[in-house]
Amino acid sequence: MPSGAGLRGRPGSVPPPPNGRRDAEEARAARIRSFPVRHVPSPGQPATYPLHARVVVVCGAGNNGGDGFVVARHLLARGAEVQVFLAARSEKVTGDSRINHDAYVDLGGALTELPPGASLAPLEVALAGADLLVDAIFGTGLDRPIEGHLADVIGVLNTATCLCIALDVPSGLDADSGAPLGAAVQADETVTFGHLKIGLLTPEGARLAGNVHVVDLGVPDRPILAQVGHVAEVLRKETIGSSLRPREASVYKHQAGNVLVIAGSSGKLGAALLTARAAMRTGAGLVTICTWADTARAMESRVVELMTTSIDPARIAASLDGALAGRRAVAIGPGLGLDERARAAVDHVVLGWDGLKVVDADALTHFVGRPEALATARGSLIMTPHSGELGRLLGRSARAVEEDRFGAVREAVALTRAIVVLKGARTIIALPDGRMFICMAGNPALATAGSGDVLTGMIAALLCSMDPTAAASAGVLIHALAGDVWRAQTGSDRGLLAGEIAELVPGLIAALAAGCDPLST
Ligand SMILES: NC(=O)C1=CN([C@@H]2O[C@H](COP(=O)(O)OP(=O)(O)OC[C@H]3O[C@@H](n4cnc5c(N)ncnc54)[C@H](O)[C@@H]3O)[C@@H](O)[C@H]2O)[C@H](O)CC1
Ligand SMILES: [K+]
Repeated sequence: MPSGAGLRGRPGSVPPPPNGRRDAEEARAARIRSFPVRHVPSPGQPATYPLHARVVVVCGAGNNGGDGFVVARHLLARGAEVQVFLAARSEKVTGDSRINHDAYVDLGGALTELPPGASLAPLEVALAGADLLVDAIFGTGLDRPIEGHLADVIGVLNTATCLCIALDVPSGLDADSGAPLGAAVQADETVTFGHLKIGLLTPEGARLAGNVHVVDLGVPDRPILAQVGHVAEVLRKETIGSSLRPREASVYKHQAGNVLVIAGSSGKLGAALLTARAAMRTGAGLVTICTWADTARAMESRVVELMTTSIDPARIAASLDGALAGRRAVAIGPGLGLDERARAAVDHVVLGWDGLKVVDADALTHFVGRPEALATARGSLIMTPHSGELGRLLGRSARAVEEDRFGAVREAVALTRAIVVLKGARTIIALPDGRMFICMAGNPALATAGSGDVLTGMIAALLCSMDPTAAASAGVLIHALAGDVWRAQTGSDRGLLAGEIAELVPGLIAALAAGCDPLST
């Protein structure tokens, strides 16, 4: 078997790779179009079609490389012209990877070793004539920055002009944090195994991965989820739709959910009204705004379907207990205020009431400096911070949260034992049992004042008919889809008013419950 060592050039003889970045989207689209696949098998159809393509597979010495040998063997068996380059010596390949290495070689597959110091010229020559490059150097086992020989190999891969498909994760991308560790492959497509790796979803990870396809390996969920912290499940319309049960014809308003919205203060009526109206639009049968007496009076002229009740500042606990009686779910925080009376109200409800609560905005801010107190709360908590609020709770900047959203949300769950919904582009829902969900829907139109208040009201209403995980998931996805529907209707990703998000909710619920895709109906 020709060995890369025989072609040893002067180390470093490979011209320094360009900045390792591929050109823009249109070049990627051209590469995808140019790949000579005769046809794509329909689901379930055995992919036995001939594949007359020139394929270069670059393998590492670990199991990601083992997957590369599997791909090489199958493509070879289907008539493709395959060359495998191993970025190590064969004796370094062990275990299952060795089995697949040997199976490929036994099938007569071309294998060139590229151990440290070997010239990369053969790889460059192969890539110059390739239709497809498969990146199988590193997957989830990457545990330190890539440098030296392997960085040079990746540099050469990034000069390829053919379609590049990464196995599991682009080599060089940290599957957990989504940060590139040293050199990283810029892929056009990534086929990830078993579960969506959260590192593929950060802005940098998404850029390096290109289009991501999750392939089920048929491996049971739990062991995988237990093994690695870097998996997240994408919120799916089908799953959410199945959780939106149709209503009984005989339902009456109390059965449809009784929500208390503890929110609003002087100058911040809108937050309370947006939250409460969103709860109504999401299907709650009765919604009451519980706020300060002066605020309740100011609201009188602005509420029709909503009821109001006021908190007596001299008897905060007693007046709240009266308002809480018989409620199915509570939303607390939007516009409530940051003064002592608000803090007393927040502590009494968030920590002391044993029902279902959505804790947002000012109610979260009252726990800055003492987030661990939330772990002592009675009942069930869903926190809905944006990155600034989460940063303040964790004692860091919003920027630091944005740089490691998954890490921050996992830390917040560990600290508070609550369900944490970290809002923003690609909202994350993290659960105390370790599971994480991510919402891939939504767009910048949702970055509008009051958008978070609406989400809070939606989740509170959904808590009246489903468990907290389902309510948080459904609220987040429906809220995001409202933004996408609005953008599809207007062609714009700006100008959406928070109240308009709530107006879209009933139609979205109906479409999802009927198993329809709201964006295609
Ligand atoms: N986990 C599963 O259930 C499955 C995983 N599959 C594939 O296996 C890889 C993960 O394989 P692993 O051997 O753990 O690691 P890698 O192949 O990603 O890396 C190989 C090896 O490299 C060493 N290493 C780490 N960082 C560096 C570095 N910067 N420089 C040099 N060497 C480095 C480290 O020792 C790694 O072990 C996964 O992605 C899947 O592709 C299967 O698909 C089946 C299910
Ligand atoms: K890879």
